[in-house]
Order: sequence, then structure tokens, then C-alpha cells
Amino acid sequence: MTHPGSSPLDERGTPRAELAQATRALQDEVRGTRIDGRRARELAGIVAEVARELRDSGADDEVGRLHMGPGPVNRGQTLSPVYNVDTWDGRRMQGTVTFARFHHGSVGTAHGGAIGLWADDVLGRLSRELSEGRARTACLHVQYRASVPVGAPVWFTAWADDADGRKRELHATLEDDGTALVTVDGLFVEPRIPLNGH
Ligand SMILES: CCCCCCCCCC(=O)SCCNC(=O)CCNC(=O)[C@H](O)C(C)(C)COP(=O)(O)OP(=O)(O)OC[C@H]1O[C@@H](n2cnc3c(N)ncnc32)[C@H](O)[C@@H]1OP(=O)(O)O
Repeated sequence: MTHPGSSPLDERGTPRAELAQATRALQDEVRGTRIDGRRARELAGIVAEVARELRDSGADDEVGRLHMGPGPVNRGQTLSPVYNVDTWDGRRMQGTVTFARFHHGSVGTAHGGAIGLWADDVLGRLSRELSEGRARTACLHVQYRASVPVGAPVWFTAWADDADGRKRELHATLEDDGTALVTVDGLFVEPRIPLNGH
């Protein structure tokens, strides 16, 4: 069984991963910078130039799907919180997720939507590890039980119930020192009519 962290498509350590990491750092620093307006405008021009070069270098397809890859960290997208899968026994995944400064919601804690984004991502990954069929999120129930810190790793566990035909119930928790911060219950369904290229 392949450990999810060792997928051949994992971008860890590649120049693309470095670019993604640098972009995350940029997103972190844009948030709350005290830079003055004149310099902010100059920097906006530099960033726009970088964006132009990336666009002109060509795209894998119109939505960047091919380079999303299945790796748990450093995927060629910079929106989802980065998580590392430490253990995977074919049914249960455990590891850590770190919400970045740009995932900040209020009073020093992670944004509820960023937590939902992470939950969909990790359950989507679990679903892909469990079955060839490409299931889609039908329902995601996120319960926010305590604040999730920003900038510090938090322990997660994700696991699946047995499949019921095309349906599978998946679950995840975020914990700190044995206290549940978030619990997630998701329903993933393999579409009756598979999406083209999905
Ligand atoms: C390695 C990289 C990792 C990256 C991971 C990223 C993961 C990201 C995953 C996503 O975000 S997917 C995008 C968000 N989700 C969608 O856009 C899904 C949109 N909805 C659909 O496409 C369809 O509604 C869906 C595929 C979910 C179901 O359509 P079907 O026509 O196949 O379902 P059908 O009506 O035949 O129902 C099948 C069963 O599921 C049940 N069901 C469907 N939708 C449900 C729902 N929303 N709530 C509860 N049950 C639901 C339905 O009752 C039924 O149960 P029974 O078989 O017991 O009768």
C-alpha cells in the first residue's frame, strides 16, 4: 500500500513546491502589512509582473487540474492549509495541519471557512485513497467546538466508514492535547454520471 506522503506526484522538494511555498509566504505577509501606500503600489507592480510571467509560461489546462496532484503538502496551489500525513493504515489517516497567517479568521484563530476547506481536502484525499471511483463531496458537516490556532501544527485524524454503494461517510477531527477542536462528518458520493476527465 502506498503511503499518501510518498506519492510519486507529491511536489515536495520540487522547484514548483518552492514557488508555492514562496507564494504562501507572500500571502502571509500581505495580511496585515504596515507598508506605506507608495511602496505597496510598487510591489503590486512587481507581483503583477510575476503573475504575467507565470501565465505566459503556459498552463496545464484551464483550471490547473493536472498540477493539483495528490500530494498532501506543497501541491501546486496555495489556498488550502498545508497538512502532512504521518500515518496511514488503509483506513485511518493521521498527521498534522498548520493554518497559516492568511487563514486567520478572528482573535488569533483560524477562519471557519479555511477549516472547512481543509476538511473537504483531507476527506477528498482519503476518499481517493480508498477507491478508484472519483467521489464528490455531497455534504460536509463541520462542528467548531473550540478555537483552532494559527501558525502551530494541530493533530488530525481522518477515517472512513464502510462504503454503501456509491456513498461513503467520512469523518475527521482536529485535536489539541486530546481536546477535540473540530469534528467533521462528510458524505462523499460517486456520481451516477461520471464527470468528464474527473
Ligand atoms: C489528492 C488530491 C486531494 C484533493 C481533494 C479535493 C477534494 C475536493 C472534493 C470536492 O470539493 S468535490 C466539489 C464539491 N462537490 C460538488 O460539487 C458535488 C456536486 N453534487 C453532485 O455532483 C451530485 O449531487 C452528487 C455527485 C453528490 C450526487 O449526485 P448523484 O446523481 O450521483 O446522486 P444520486 O441522486 O443518485 O444519489 C445517490 C445517493 O446519495 C445520496 N445523496 C446525494 N446527495 C446527497 C446529499 N447532498 N446529502 C445526503 N445524501 C445525498 C442520495 O440520497 C442517494 O442515496 P441512496 O442511494 O441511499 O438513495
